[in-house]
Amino acid sequence: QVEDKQPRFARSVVNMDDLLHMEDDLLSNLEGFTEKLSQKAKTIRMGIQQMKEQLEKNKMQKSFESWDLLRSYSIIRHMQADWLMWKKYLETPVILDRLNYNESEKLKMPKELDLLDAAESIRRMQATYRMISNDIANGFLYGVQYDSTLAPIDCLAMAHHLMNQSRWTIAEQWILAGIEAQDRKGPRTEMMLLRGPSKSELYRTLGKVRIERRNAGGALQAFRAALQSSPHDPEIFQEYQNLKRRLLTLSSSEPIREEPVDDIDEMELPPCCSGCCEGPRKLKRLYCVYNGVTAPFLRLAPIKTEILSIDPFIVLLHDMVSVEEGALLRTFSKNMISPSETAELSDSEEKSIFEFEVGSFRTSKSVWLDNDANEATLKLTQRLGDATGLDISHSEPFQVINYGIGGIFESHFDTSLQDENRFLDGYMDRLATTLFYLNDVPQGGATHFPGLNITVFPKFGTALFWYNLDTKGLLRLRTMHTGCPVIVGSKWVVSKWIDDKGQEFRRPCLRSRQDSKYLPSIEKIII
Ligand SMILES: O=C(O)CCC(=O)C(=O)O
Ligand SMILES: [Fe+2]
Repeated sequence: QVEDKQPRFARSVVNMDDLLHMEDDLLSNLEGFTEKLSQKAKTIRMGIQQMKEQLEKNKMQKSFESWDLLRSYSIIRHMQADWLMWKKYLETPVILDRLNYNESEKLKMPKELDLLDAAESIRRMQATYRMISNDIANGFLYGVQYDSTLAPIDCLAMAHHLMNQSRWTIAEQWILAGIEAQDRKGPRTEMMLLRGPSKSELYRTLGKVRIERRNAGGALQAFRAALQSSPHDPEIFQEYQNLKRRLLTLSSSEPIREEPVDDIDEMELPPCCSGCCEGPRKLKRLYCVYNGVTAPFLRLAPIKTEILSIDPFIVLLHDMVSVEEGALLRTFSKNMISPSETAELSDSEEKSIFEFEVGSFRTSKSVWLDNDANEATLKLTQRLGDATGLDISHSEPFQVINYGIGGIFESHFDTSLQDENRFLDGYMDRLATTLFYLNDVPQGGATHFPGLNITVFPKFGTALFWYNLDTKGLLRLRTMHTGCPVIVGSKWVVSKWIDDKGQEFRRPCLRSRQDSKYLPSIEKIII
């Protein structure tokens, strides 16, 4: 519950400005602190100077016999009182105004949970696009070189995150990337020395991971390297000795602890998010039509419609959002957006009850907007009704969604009912889904249908529309889809789910798909 109230910085880009402002603020505060420190050092230096001069003067006196009373009095007074004063002055700390954050500021800082979110995002992105840790650390992301890199400390933090999940293989890759990053970075700055990691810390962690991987020789080698850079560290020495002793008893047949499978193996994140997979794609050719038939207005302004699949029916509707509408939707939502929740079916004997929670299934931020929330939602409602021939008054509100870097929506169906309950009274489900893309994503972030091998990369103003239910009103399993990890930039989407109830005359059940040309709704564009 407490976690739900957190800003969850890694789950969107909308709070990144807040972080930068906070950092700015903290730095000015720290700067103020260093000024006070220098002022204090200056005062001390001046004191030293004066006392030295006085000392020299006193030393110049030929003999103590000739000292006058005043001189000896002032020396005694000085040494009795002034040094007490100095002691007090030196012991009084220079106060740093706000680094002992007060409670409200503490709430605003990223938490361990945020770091965990960010590390999980990288892990999933890496697994989905099969990236190598060292490439990521070097800013080489899926074939494109960027000018940002990860520091050794960032790599080590990734490794620790993976070690906590017993993902030893990939953890080792990250430690090696950290070692390489450290070798690459010329002379070490004070800052690096202060926060680490030291070379020995990196090698020691490498040793530990290699033990878990039952790579005894590799582990010994790593500990030796750790000892070489910190020869006097008793802990490392002890660990090295323990390992040597253990090697005598460690048989190679000792089972390796199993590592958790990657999400991609379970299709939570399919391996074809890159859009480069070979696979069964029924519609090889591109079909484009000008839809001028689902609303009278379209005779004047037909909608460019690209058919991606006929069964299930999936189309791309072009030029559905103007630049002004896109900007309005984004700015309107920015301040209201909060971590997205997904409905989890809770076990109740009586009835299925959905509970909403922020999980790792969907890492984005979102907000619901009614059809009449603003000029843009009004226009989109009208245009979507025209483009699909469906009755948009029977639909859920719009949902504006922003995915940050690494943001995902694991493979899922948008529907919630079992097929046997579809036609019961009082039950309703999502007949169709529309995703309006509000920006081009520089890399990654596709909407992918694993069962169809269709990958749609976000393009500003385009809307992806599909029917979840077929013309008999049953769920099409191949409408399962995924929001793939964003590699670079962020992804803005507006979704609109259209109800099955209320469309009975627009999209009635059909005996055969051939009859779809008689439908008043969008499937009639199939010739
Ligand atoms: O963001 C995407 O590409 C998918 C979004 C989605 O599946 C949904 O909102 O239901
Ligand atoms: Fe979905």
